[in-house]
Amino acid sequence: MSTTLTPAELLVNEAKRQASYTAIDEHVDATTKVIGIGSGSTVIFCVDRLAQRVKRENLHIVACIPTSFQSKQLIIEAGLPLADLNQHPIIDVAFDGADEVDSSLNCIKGGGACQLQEKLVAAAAKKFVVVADYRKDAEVLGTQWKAGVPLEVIPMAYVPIMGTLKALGGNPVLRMALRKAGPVVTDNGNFVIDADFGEIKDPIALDQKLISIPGIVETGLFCRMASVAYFGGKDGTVIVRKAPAL
Ligand SMILES: O=C(CO)[C@H](O)[C@H](O)COP(=O)(O)O
Repeated sequence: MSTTLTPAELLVNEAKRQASYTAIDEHVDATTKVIGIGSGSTVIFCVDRLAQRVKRENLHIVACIPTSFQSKQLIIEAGLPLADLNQHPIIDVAFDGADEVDSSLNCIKGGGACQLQEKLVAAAAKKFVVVADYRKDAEVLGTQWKAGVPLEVIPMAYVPIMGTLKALGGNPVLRMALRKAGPVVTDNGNFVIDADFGEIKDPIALDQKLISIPGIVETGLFCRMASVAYFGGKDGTVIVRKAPAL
């Protein structure tokens, strides 16, 4: 089925492409061997660019480590070498999209329900590079992305977890599948709760509270993980933000 994109969607797509191509060009060279591949629509352009560069420059990438079913398919379709984290526990550089990025490069991720594997890959990477369009660039988390923090949870405990989240001041919603009579089930067989906490001024503190709730397997708050973020603009420019020195 072919879909025609609106002018606004084309603009966003081009911003994603510009950010991804710039990030790949600045962080992949002949010394890069193991690459983490995130999930979502922006990362498609990273894989595109990587495949072009491998072909053109004969780069010898040893392994691409996926973060989801989708990114596994992308790696296979691009003819890149697929491997897993247990074969390559240290990743040279990982590229991933984000739903929102704050001024310190803390991110909300998991719009595609892949945050658990995405965080494992990001944590194993020497450098975690975020690629996004202009809509994701925020001063404070929770100001642009209104869908809440995605939380991967153990199915048998989603009701008590939602109770605990409410007691913490959140507004939790069990994520439902679009074309299935039931909840979204992650690549790891879990459910996703999107918990809205409004503006998140201290994402590190919130992340610590959330991850200590029994049954929450992983949160979509990626704090102090990104080294650099690339934001594609409406005008073809790319804004590069580096993580603050700690
Ligand atoms: O975290 C993610 C998936 O779990 C994605 O990286 C995030 O949702 C951004 O996606 P997109 O590039 O399509 O905007």
